[in-house]
Amino acid sequence: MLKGGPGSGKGTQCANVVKHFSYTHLSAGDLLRAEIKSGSEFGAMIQSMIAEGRIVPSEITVKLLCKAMEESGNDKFLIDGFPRNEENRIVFENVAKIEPAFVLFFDCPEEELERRIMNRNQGREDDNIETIKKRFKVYVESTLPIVSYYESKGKLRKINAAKPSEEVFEAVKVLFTSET
Ligand SMILES: Nc1ncnc2c1ncn2[C@@H]1O[C@H](COP(=O)(O)OP(=O)(O)O)[C@@H](O)[C@H]1O
Ligand SMILES: O=c1ccn([C@@H]2O[C@H](COP(=O)(O)OP(=O)(O)O)[C@@H](O)[C@H]2O)c(=O)[nH]1
Ligand SMILES: [Mg+2]
Repeated sequence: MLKGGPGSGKGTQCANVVKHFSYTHLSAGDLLRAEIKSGSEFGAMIQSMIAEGRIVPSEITVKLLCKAMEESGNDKFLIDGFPRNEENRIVFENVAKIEPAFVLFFDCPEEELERRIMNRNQGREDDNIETIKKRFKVYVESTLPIVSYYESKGKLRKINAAKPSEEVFEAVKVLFTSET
């Protein structure tokens, strides 16, 4: 699993990892955005929650993740940007019946995250300054407690994500080489 604030480079580093190691990358945010595009009955609700930086109900995200895991044919996954809160974590563990082998935490100061998101240019509706502030608040209040949870279980591996992408990947590569 990969955790870190919005813009910390989770998606970027997952793309690097899949080139070197035999994992399937599953981004919860990408799966939710695909669900909106597919015209699903939950699309409008998911869209409005993302636009507000809120966390989509666990049942929806977990169902999408489990479906993607099944369809991948793989048994090794990089779960990017999930779980976002305690309820996400518990529902996932109960439904998928798996726990992460280890959790990468991308540590980066908020000013740098804000800069990166404002320059991301992926046309995302939630990459505007008002929604970014809301996402940071949700991150601190709901997601950081999960980071502490995995730390208490001895599963957290902290990465300094404030460095250039190539240097961050060097640290990520060392971890994947020793953990897998
Ligand atoms: N180490 C880095 N230094 C500078 N910019 C980066 C770095 N890693 C990623 N970026 C850029 O920052 C933005 C956010 O990265 P992304 O991988 O989408 O983060 P996340 O998935 O954690 O939100 C993207 O435009 C990406 O190209
Ligand atoms: O498990 C998840 C992952 C994402 N989101 C929603 O999708 C948005 C974008 O998530 P993503 O991981 O794509 O953002 P990133 O951290 O990459 O900027 C979040 O702000 C949430 O509104 C969610 O509700 N549950
Ligand atoms: Mg991302």
